[in-house]
Amino acid sequence: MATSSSLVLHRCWSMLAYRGVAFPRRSPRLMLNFHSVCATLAVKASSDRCSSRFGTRTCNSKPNHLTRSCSANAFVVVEDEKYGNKQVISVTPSLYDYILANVREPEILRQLREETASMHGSQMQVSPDQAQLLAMLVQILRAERCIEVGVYTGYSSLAIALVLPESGRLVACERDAKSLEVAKKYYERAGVFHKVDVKYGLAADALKSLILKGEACSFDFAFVDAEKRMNQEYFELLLQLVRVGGLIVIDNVLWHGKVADTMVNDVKTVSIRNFNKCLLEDKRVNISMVPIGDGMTICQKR
Ligand SMILES: C[S@@+](CC[C@H](N)C(=O)[O-])C[C@H]1O[C@@H](n2cnc3c(N)ncnc32)[C@H](O)[C@@H]1O
Repeated sequence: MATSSSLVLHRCWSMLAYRGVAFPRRSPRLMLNFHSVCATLAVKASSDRCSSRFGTRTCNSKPNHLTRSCSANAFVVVEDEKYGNKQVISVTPSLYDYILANVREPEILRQLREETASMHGSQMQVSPDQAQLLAMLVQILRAERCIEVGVYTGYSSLAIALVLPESGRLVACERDAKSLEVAKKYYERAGVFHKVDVKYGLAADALKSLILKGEACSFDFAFVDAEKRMNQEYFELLLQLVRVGGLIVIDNVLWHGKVADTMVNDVKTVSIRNFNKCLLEDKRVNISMVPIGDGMTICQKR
């Protein structure tokens, strides 16, 4: 109950912020009165037409003391006793703009992102802040051998290939030829094609074939971003391929927040929720679920 009430709170607050309702800075006292404030704001949300979706909200309609000129500082105050008054940040559109403005995105990745934006499925691409984190993990590990499951047009794989040493190798698995063509074009343009071993076809087959070729325990890093219902199978295969201390990073573990909504029980959501539970209980790995992009879990093989 505690978790679901704070999630409702989070969602309600974020939704109102997204819809252009301006908020005062939240204090614990304000949050105690959240339900009455929320009701007030809900009325505002349905009746106001606000001039800007991002940044400071200035509403066109008659201002009141709650909505006059407040930035959308959205925080979640979770249950005091359970979480020790911890304020957990909620990413509003303006805050996300700020995060992106603080990402060092290489020019070639920016070009690829822009080209992909007009393509079918562009929302599948990892965000620049996620790609930066993946690249940093690869660098921290001093990884030489990496695997990606689910390349699409190559944004995350290019981010990884760019930071690999010249001797490094990235096995890039993708079943869609059309998007793979874009990825290859950018590997070429970025001068990293020699580091990428493209496996066109079903990812599970490519991973099994690496194991059969005796490449078990030889990879430092793997990123999983393909068919979500296959996550458990990819994970088991990658656990064989990655060395002790190596990382397996799984994308979309929060699935647009649906994993935490008990009312949502479609096949994909249930499968991701079950997989998250399995990871939590899996003693073969250390884990950290990171709320970046659509949520990524970083697993380290013990
Ligand atoms: C979410 S997208 C990957 C996005 C990519 N990581 C990026 O940042 O641009 C998922 C990709 O996985 C591919 N895919 C899905 N199932 C697959 C499978 N069984 N084998 C290989 N690729 C698969 C899809 O064709 C799609 O291009």
